[in-house]
Amino acid sequence: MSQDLAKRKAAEAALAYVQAGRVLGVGTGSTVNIFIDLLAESGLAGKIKGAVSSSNASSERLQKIGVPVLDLNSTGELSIYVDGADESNPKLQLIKGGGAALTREKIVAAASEQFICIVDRSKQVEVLGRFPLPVEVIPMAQAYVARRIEALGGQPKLRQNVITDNGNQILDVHGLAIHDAVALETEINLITGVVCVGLFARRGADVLIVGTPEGAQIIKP
Ligand SMILES: O=C[C@H](O)[C@H](O)[C@H](O)COP(=O)(O)O
Repeated sequence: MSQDLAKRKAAEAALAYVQAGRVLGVGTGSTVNIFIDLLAESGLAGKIKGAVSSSNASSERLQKIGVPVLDLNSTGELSIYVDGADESNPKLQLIKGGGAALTREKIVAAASEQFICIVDRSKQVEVLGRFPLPVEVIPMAQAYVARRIEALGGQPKLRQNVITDNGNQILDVHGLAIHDAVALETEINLITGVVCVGLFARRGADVLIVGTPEGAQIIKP
């Protein structure tokens, strides 16, 4: 399928940023799964010191290819973090969390010098919000947070049958056209009971790699 090929082209281009002997930040999702497979195929898996992962699923996949999964508390700052996204705008601000890993993703991104984001063209938008914005919430606060988000103009829907790796729930917020992503990120983060919002606006991607079936385009803010 051409979307899978586009994801592969983006993931392949990200290999150029991986440094031997260093600890790599690794995100979550179908595009990152291809990137992890390519780490094995390229031999880089055996050359890096290890990885800090943003989800149990990615940790398992990394361990299967022999990459030691390390605790972020023991590694210090990471040089690069490779992850996908659900949407990117021209400022390289992102919506993430379609795979429910947003909180750990934000932590690993924050602790990394460079966030390399790998996407196919379908993720590029002018205005964020077509993809429902994920918000991780403490379960007992879910209804309260939903009311506060409705007051901001969004339509939150509880993601069914999903518990995050942190034991929390996800509200997917529909109906937003996010023109000021930094302001909305701050506003939602301030609602009591919110663990994390999947808007990566203050800290977006440092490099966006957009894969197409023909190759990859590197975009910087
Ligand atoms: O929680 C999941 C992550 O934010 C993913 O990076 C995002 O959902 C993109 O995933 P995919 O590469 O499968 O489209």
